Amino acid sequence: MKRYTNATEYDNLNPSVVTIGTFDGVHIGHKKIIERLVESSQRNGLESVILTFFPHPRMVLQQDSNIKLINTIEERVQILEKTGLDTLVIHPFTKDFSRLSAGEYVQQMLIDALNVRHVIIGYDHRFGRNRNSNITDLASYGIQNNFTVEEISKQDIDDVAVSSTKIREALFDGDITKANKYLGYEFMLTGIVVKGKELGRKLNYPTANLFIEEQYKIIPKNGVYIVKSTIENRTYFGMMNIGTNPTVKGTHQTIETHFFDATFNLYDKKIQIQILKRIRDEKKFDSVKQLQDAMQQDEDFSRDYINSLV
Ligand SMILES: Cc1cc2nc3c(=O)[nH]c(=O)nc-3n(C[C@H](O)[C@H](O)[C@H](O)COP(=O)(O)O)c2cc1C
Ligand SMILES: Nc1ncnc2c1ncn2[C@@H]1O[C@H](COP(=O)(O)OP(=O)(O)O)[C@@H](O)[C@H]1O
Repeated sequence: MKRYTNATEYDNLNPSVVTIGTFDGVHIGHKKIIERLVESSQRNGLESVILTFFPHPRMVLQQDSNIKLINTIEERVQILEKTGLDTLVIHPFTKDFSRLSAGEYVQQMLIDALNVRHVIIGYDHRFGRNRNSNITDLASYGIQNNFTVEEISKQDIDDVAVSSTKIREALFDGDITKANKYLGYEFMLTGIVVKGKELGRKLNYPTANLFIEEQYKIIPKNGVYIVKSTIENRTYFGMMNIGTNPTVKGTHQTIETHFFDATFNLYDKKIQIQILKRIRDEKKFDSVKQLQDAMQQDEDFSRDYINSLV
């Protein structure tokens, strides 16, 4: 998959079939649309292109909006890599860009930059300044400019929107099983391992503390989860706590994972953790001993679950 951070980087000698959207989560509904794009590209000898914008338009146009996304941009790229898509364009969304008229947008982006021959787009897609134009307008531009427009039905678009909303809600509820079912893969967190209170090792459970730079990334509900991670080509299972560590009077939310049967130095390493299952809520225990006992129980529960997977 080729990846460009500006539509003008695309080699416009290659005619394309384009779909436009955020594709946050790249879930099972999105995958169907991408399959359609890839099929159309193969049938018609066109380059398959997803045009997406970053930052998310709502981050730019409503700066107070505390929008949360299922994937970081990097995670989205990683998942799209596996779909058979030829080209991903992540075009910068700025205030100036948002002021382009519909005609300017179609000319500059679709025609000049992407040499578009076919657009696959949701029935309710809007574009241009103030989102003034719709799919009928796009089809008229197409007649004048030698491209065709294919509508994705209301049903298909509703399915996609419902899935994204359900996934976000499930994550906020800690319902990882449901989120993973809609995603079609395991929800992941990606970040850098940073220093914590250096207490974990004293509890006999060293925990790698994950720092996630992207403020817009959804963090699932506080609690304890079974996880896995591939670190230097080996898969480790573990248990993760997302929370404020009330037992040891923590002050802020941390994301900490103890990996089973592993000893390594992860400080400053970038890791990606897949979340498999929720175990319980985070609790305030009366003593550190009680916390340790709870962690032992979490470990037993996790190991049983992991053994049941194979
Ligand atoms: C599986 C697991 C479950 C945990 N459950 C709780 C909990 O219920 N309540 C709590 O206060 N802390 C919980 N913790 C966090 C501990 O309080 C402790 O702060 C942490 O493991 C060590 O922190 P450090 O890495 O900053 O040294 C849990 C940690 C893990 C790995
Ligand atoms: N099995 C393991 N799981 C997680 N981290 C481990 C493990 N073994 C060693 N470590 C290392 O120990 C560190 C965590 O130790 P800990 O005492 O909890 O300190 P901190 O409070 O800085 O996280 C991790 O960042 C990692 O580098």
